[in-house]
Amino acid sequence: MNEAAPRADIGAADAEMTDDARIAVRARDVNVFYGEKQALFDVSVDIREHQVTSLIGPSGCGKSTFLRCINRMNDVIEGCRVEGLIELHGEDIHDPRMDVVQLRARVGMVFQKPNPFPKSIFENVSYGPRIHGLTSSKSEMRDLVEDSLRRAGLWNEVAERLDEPGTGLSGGQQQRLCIARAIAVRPEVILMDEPCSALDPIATARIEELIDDLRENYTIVIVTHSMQQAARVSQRTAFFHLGNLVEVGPTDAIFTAPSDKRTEDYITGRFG
Ligand SMILES: Nc1ncnc2c1ncn2[C@@H]1O[C@H](COP(=O)(O)OP(=O)(O)OP(=O)(O)O)[C@@H](O)[C@H]1O
Repeated sequence: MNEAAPRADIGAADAEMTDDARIAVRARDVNVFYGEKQALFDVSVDIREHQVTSLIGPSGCGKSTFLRCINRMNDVIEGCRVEGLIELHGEDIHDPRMDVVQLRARVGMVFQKPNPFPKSIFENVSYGPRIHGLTSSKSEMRDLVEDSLRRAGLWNEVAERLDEPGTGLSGGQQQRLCIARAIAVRPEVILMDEPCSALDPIATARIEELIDDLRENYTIVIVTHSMQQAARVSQRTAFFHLGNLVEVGPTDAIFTAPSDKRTEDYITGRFG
């Protein structure tokens, strides 16, 4: 499906598109290949600012591959080739002038398994701002670390132990630390690849609440295997199948009145 196509092709689910909805990420005709094998086919989608967009679909349909296109993480996979246009707030991310290190600060990523550095809690958060030169004094850095940990809903739990290793935190706390680390470099977009799959239900609920809070300041794209989670956290949902983006629209419309039979089969549990 193609969001650049006439509205009739977009489907009823996307008919509420307003002219003033700002687009954070615009993808057009994105094709991705791993060697000879094509993993994504002509994916076109607009990711709206300050909304949470869920990517759902059966295993192997290309959700993570698409997510990695947005901050060019596929560049680091040998044999992976990405074609098509991806813009971040109107800038072509494949433009030769685009600094990839800068791009990955603007488009942060949180992975399935929390992956704090083997360093202190403080250093986990301060590392990014330090290498990007975002602060000019120790006290500014302390403020930035505190602000990032507050935004990630972790400050109260770690304020007294900033020098302790990040790896000593619980899984859910580690994941919030990774979110604080992403936030610290002032991203525009945060990509989350199944961020709760290694967490228990309480830690999961915490992260889901956090995702909702973060939406005020950031645009979030999340890959999830859980349709319940997509329904809880996202305003928009994109359904992928066999490397195609089948449809995208408001989450409630995708789950209650999908326009494509494949989406309906998936959400009713007929496959996947
Ligand atoms: N590094 C890689 N090398 C070769 N093929 C890959 C690589 N990563 C993904 N693929 C293939 O690309 C296709 C899409 O995979 P991808 O991981 O994007 O799907 P997914 O929808 O995120 O799956 P899952 O839900 O299982 O995580 C699959 O056929 C997969 O085998």
